[in-house]
Amino acid sequence: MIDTAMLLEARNLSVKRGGVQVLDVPEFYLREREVLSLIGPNGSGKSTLLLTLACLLQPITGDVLYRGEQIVSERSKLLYRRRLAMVFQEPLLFDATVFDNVAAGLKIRRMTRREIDRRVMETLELVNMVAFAKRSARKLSGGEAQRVSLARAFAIKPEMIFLDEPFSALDPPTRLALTEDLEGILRETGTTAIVATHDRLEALRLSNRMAVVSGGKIVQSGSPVDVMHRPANELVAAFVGMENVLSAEVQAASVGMLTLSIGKQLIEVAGNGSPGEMAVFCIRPENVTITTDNPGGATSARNVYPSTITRIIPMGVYNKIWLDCGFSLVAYLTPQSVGTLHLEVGKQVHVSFKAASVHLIRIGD
Ligand SMILES: Nc1ncnc2c1ncn2[C@@H]1O[C@H](COP(=O)(O)OP(=O)(O)OP(=O)(O)O)[C@@H](O)[C@H]1O
Repeated sequence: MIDTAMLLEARNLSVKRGGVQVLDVPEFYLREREVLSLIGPNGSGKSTLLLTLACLLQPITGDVLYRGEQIVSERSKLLYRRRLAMVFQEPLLFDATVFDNVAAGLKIRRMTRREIDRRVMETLELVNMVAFAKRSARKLSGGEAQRVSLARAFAIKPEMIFLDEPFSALDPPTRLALTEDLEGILRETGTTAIVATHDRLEALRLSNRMAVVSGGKIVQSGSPVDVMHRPANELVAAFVGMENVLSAEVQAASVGMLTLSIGKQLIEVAGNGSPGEMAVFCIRPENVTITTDNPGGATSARNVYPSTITRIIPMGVYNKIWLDCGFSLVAYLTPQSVGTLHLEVGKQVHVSFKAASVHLIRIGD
């Protein structure tokens, strides 16, 4: 966890758009040098939260505080916005050279010509666009234009940068290259940032805290690893790629361990509960191991099941494999592993996973 000074806080934010309440955030905070990702499905309220935090959208109730000071007057809003840069999905460049686009924010700040020249070239270097300085911004590819947008944002040395789906219009390789470069720039400059994205891998790559937005609320906030592996509910689980979400009944409980029954199978998990209670649990597909022989004593995994492969779908870098273990389970394996193990539909295999890799979402309903 980052333990730096508090930069941005919001309380009791409630926002209506088109007469409908679309945001309800009782508490929000962002610490200095933190990179927070907002993830969530379309229409969940990520952009609305960013616009409200940028004081570009007026909430019906609630306050935004910057370094402990409430931003209320028009003057305080103006000063606040000057410290903030925003990048949107559309680069929004004007019809001028790349240099002039990056220089625009500096001219407003009345920097000298020499300072502007130095700052623009320095920033273009940061985004690998020095060679494009004299080119027309209107003739750039989508990826190049978004690099210029990033340069324009970073050129003013903002105290905070808000990025709203910055790379979602780009093709996958360009998107990956820009995500990697942005991660380097954020690290190098130490800029505090909020990135709204649908892409959990982008969020994982860029941020040190993740907030999941759903139905206008922040439903979970924590380290990316925590959110990915310990989702708070079924919706978050589905959104972070937790493909196996199952219901079972507690059969037995001992200190910190539960035995759950699902169909005729028993599953050992870490957790507390009482016999007869229902539990909803999940396992990430990458934590499911497939072997052709019974691993027996060769594995420390507590849960081992003879299973049948029911479906295999190639997904590029991995194959998605559906298994019938007495209950249905999905596993990810590399194409190489699928080849080495001669896996095919109908093949009998053994599936195993550790008690510690099972996450209980709910118990007791
Ligand atoms: N200008 C607007 N007028 C009325 N309603 C709006 C407006 N903009 C957004 N909304 C509504 O507010 C809700 C939240 O939208 P918002 O754009 O904040 O979500 P989002 O999570 O950023 O979605 P996306 O990922 O698709 O950009 C949605 O129900 C949307 O229809």
